[in-house]
Amino acid sequence: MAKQYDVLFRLLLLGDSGVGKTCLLCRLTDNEFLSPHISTIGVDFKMKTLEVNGFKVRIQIWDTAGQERYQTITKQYYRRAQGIFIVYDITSSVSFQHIMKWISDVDEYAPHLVQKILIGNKNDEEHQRQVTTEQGNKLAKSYGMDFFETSAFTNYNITEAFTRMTELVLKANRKELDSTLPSDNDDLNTTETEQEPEYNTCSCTTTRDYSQLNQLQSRYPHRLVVLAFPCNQFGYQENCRNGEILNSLKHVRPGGGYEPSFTVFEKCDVNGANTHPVFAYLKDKLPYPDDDPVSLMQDPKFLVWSPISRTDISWNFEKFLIGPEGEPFKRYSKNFETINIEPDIQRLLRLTKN
Ligand SMILES: Nc1nc2c(ncn2[C@@H]2O[C@H](COP(=O)(O)OP(=O)(O)OP(=O)(O)O)[C@@H](O)[C@H]2O)c(=O)[nH]1
Repeated sequence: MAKQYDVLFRLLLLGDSGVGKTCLLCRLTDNEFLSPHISTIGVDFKMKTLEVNGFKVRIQIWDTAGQERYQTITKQYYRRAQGIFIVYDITSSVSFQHIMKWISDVDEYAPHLVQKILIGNKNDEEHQRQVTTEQGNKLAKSYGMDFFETSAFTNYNITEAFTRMTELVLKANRKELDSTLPSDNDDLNTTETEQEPEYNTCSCTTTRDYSQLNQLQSRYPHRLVVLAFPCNQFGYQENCRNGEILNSLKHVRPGGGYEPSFTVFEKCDVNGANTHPVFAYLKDKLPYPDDDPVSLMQDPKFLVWSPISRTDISWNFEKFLIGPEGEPFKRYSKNFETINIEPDIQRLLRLTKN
């Protein structure tokens, strides 16, 4: 399978509500401008691939809600960001004054290597300007940041700002990348080594995942809800009738008297024309597993649904973790051991009160 990109980075947009973070993102990824202000709830993200310094860089850009009440949620995203845009609105001196507070939050919660760029958005609104370009430049310089004035309305300087950020993140992570990427002399677009497909979910994997789901549920009985959706679209492995599923778990696989300590729903489709709305929503929000964004099913005989989409679930035991406010947080491939989700669960739980 041809490589889609060489490296994936996570970027974050921060700033007061209404400065234009969502519009900047929509302009970059969809070349659209949204006129009415619909406040972001929690976080959302979009993806874009940029070619920078010969690297194909896939950027996952997280758009955070500027409103105060979401800040406990949005702060959890700082930690995983490699680059952060701090945005103000040139027609709002208040949003400019708040930049210092955003920067101090970044210094507190983001990783040490994080790259920062200051953005003064809405520069098409010259007649309403309250913050001069000079003031923006000066503030950015005092924090050692690059500075761009942009307009999501006229599409001014947006690709430039994101490209610059990608360059900075590449540079900051160069050492790490050099050890994982081919050398400059290698062709970065070479084909990946085909891996042997592992289509038979062997009984030991099934046993492992089921027992780890029980472990997780029992460790957090009041604060975690595990929901399982049986599906017969993967090698027709779930071919029991709904009424037989619990008995099959108990006596066949995993067997040995196994009883799930979590809710098991009726069977549903997770891919194709009859995709259950829960999975349509989750796949829209999290199009690829975080630990394996490129692998798709390699043997076409297992593609038994239609239409086929790049975001489809590829096999049993893909997992989705949903945050305390109902926001899809992370998607894990079938190869990601269920128990290893625990650190992410703990991270989310730390952010909420009982
Ligand atoms: N003139 C002009 N208006 C813009 C620009 N960018 C955004 N806007 C407008 O500003 C308003 C707020 O934009 P959003 O992108 O929703 O703001 P946000 O920062 O994401 O807001 P929250 O989600 O509440 O944090 C909308 O009415 C946009 O149309 C711009 O570059 N120029």
